Amino acid sequence: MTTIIDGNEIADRIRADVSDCATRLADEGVTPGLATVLMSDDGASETYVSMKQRACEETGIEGIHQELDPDASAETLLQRIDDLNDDPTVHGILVQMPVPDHVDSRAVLERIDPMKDVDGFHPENVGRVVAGNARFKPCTPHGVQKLLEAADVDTEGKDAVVVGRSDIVGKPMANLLIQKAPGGNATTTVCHSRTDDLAEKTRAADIVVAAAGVPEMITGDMLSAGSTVVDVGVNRVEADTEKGYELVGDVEFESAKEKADAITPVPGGVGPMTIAMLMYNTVKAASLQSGVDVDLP
Ligand SMILES: Nc1nc2c(c(=O)[nH]1)N[C@@H](CN(C=O)c1ccc(C(=O)N[C@@H](CCC(=O)O)C(=O)O)cc1)CN2
Repeated sequence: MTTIIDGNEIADRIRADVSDCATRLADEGVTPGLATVLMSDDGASETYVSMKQRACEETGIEGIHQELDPDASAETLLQRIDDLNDDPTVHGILVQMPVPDHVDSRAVLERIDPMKDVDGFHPENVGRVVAGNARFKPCTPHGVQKLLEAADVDTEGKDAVVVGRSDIVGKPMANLLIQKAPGGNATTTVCHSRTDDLAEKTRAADIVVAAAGVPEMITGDMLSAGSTVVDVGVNRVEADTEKGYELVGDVEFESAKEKADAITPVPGGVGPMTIAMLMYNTVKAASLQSGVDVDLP
């Protein structure tokens, strides 16, 4: 029987623990604060930011949401980040990605105070993950680690294939999987758009993490029997539904579940974990900045 890994349930448990930690901080006079900044009119980005703000409310985090006109200058965004860096009630800052083309995303990420960088995208925090001394693990890959742990999938000594090399998921995911630490110790291959014979690589894997942003590109015949499949893709594809689209992952679920021992669905798999780990990082940021230890799980 294939296990369908329920991301909503695992994320709820993590959020309950994080909420307890937020309460402990509040008892010490520290209310964790998260600022989300949206400079886009993309529907999916708007959805994600409002999900993040709703999660703040439910977790005991003070959410501050700021929107900038997508045509505003890059300098306007950088100035906004400076203001949030200087605001002591804001412990975490998140600029929703992607930003418009005329804005240099690297400059944006480098402008965020590394102590408030709850996405874990600042080069200092990326470097710390690579060095095995993470301050903030990026939310999606950290969520994948937590999913695997909750589903009793041991990564140690396993062959893992990460499909996709994005800064948000693919690269940090591979970095976490190779760490000499729990949730790591996997022999890890990163595949991407120039990989020759992708199916040969995925078929040799015990764990496949699909994060290429291409709808249903991983099919059952590309997997080995008994593997674990983690689908990071959340793609909106046109469909005859009320919203005009449906969500599909990077994995063709029906054929993949015939082969896999365990698989995450879309929606309800990795997505909710991304939000839960953002709450986790925000509480961690508030704890680090205030010096109040809350013993996050
Ligand atoms: N600054 C950041 N920008 C982006 C990140 C990020 O981690 N930080 N990741 C992605 C998108 N993302 C978070 O922002 C994200 C994507 C999907 C979900 C999610 O819960 N999806 C649900 C379905 C939601 C829907 O109805 O559309 C699911 O999979 O069940 C959460 C967060 C890019 N940008």
